[in-house]
Amino acid sequence: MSDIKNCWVKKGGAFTGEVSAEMLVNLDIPWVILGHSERRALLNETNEFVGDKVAYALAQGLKVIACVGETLEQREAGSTMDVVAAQTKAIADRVSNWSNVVIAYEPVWAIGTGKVASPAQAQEVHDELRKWLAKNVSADVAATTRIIYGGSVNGGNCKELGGQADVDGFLVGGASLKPEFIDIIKAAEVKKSA
Ligand SMILES: O=C(CO)COP(=O)(O)O
Repeated sequence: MSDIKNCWVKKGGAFTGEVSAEMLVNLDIPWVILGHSERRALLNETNEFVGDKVAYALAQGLKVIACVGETLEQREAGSTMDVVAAQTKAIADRVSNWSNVVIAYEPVWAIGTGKVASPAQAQEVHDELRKWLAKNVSADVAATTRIIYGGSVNGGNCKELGGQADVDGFLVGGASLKPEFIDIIKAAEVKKSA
């Protein structure tokens, strides 16, 4: 196994049912996904709590895919960038070394719905996120941090999405269980080898 979808915010202990970062390290699982929209929405994980989790997991030596993204309501209200900036800021406030962080932009309305963001919509947010990092963290972190896209990525839409300047890869759910996953991996690797 190469990743898991959550881990606890601090040292393992009497938190029955939670998976600690230490457990993942012991099991040689290198990656953890934190801040997935389902955990934010269903388990009331706040931006600050997610930021704490990211910092703790990194401190234990894990690599983190940190998810950010707006709901449909927030997009329609024009607050997409405010939402993802606030989510990213809570991480930036707690993390000084970004070398083991990947940001996953996952519009909530695109996750598991079949309604993928258009390449232009994805590129716009990725570009804004990179600018946010340049302004609020550093030019180096902005240039080197991978910003990947997630939400209804499939074999048919991966090429165009992956061709966007600031889309550095994908976080794939449903399609990762299908043969088309090979095409998605190939589309994500084009830039790596370029
Ligand atoms: O975030 C995701 C899975 O947790 C993305 O899922 P889908 O690719 O199925 O939309």
